[in-house]
Amino acid sequence: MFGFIKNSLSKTADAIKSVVPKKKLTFSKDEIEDILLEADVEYELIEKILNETYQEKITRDILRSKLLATLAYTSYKEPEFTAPFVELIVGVNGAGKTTTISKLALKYKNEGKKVILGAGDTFRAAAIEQLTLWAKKIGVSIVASAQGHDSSAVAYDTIDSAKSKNFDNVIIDTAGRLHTQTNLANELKKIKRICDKAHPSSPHRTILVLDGTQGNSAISQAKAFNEMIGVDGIIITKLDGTAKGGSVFSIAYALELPILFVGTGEKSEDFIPFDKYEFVDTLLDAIFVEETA
Ligand SMILES: Nc1nc2c(ncn2[C@@H]2O[C@H](COP(=O)(O)OP(=O)(O)OP(=O)(O)O)[C@@H](O)[C@H]2O)c(=O)[nH]1
Repeated sequence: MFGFIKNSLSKTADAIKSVVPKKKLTFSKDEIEDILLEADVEYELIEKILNETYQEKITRDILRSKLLATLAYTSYKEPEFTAPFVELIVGVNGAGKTTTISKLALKYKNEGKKVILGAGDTFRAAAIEQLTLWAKKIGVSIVASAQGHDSSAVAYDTIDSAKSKNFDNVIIDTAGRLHTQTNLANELKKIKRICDKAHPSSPHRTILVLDGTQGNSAISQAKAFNEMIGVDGIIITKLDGTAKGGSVFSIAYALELPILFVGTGEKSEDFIPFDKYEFVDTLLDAIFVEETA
């Protein structure tokens, strides 16, 4: 597990190396500012961290506690629910929603759960086809309609089917783009209402999928989705392909939302739960030398 986070942060660690050629025991505030900027932590958050730090020499322990504090919202508590557990997956096109749904589905399947997917991005034929292919590949059920059909109807049918066949998990894909932003907001809100109609109190979890390679520029997009329908947690994809690993701090801090999982590659297995301690310690390992007793 630790290796996965380490691998997915390797590009970020390389970027840090460019400003810290030699690891040390302590750093000045200016050095820490450069390091965090290089890792794509947002400037305001860096300023906040440094303004709250009174020591001139910053040790691993000091930075560790500051970074962990920015991830204070990362613990997620599953709500009480009656099966099936319904999840709505939202995010812009290309963020990696389809791949992420397959990863989540495989995780549940490997836990012995019965999983069904709903191909709710009816705006794009390719999205329906791609999700259908993934469902086949990992061996889970899917409800899919033709392009242009009502996405809420797909959500309803998926939940209905799950209830009648005693499925444990329902994962519903949604459109990342429609003709206008208002259309998208209305469609997502409608899907949410219909889920509740099909299975009261659902969706139990609305997850926003964010492309990790976008770094901090994903924040405004994430805020827009959160305002549109209310997000419960975030999955960050493609962390393996970016030097912007530090943006995870700014995203979690700006949105006050937990990071649930991270995508660490293109395969369905490349998916790990986000552990804030591992994440912070892996990043710190790239900066500080180990203290010898
Ligand atoms: N390296 C890497 N690539 C990923 C990860 N997640 C997704 N991808 C890739 O990102 C690209 C886009 O992902 P898709 O899941 O196909 O997303 P999409 O179909 O373009 O758009 P949506 O499904 O609407 O998000 C694909 O080439 C995926 O293989 C990840 O965690 N790491």
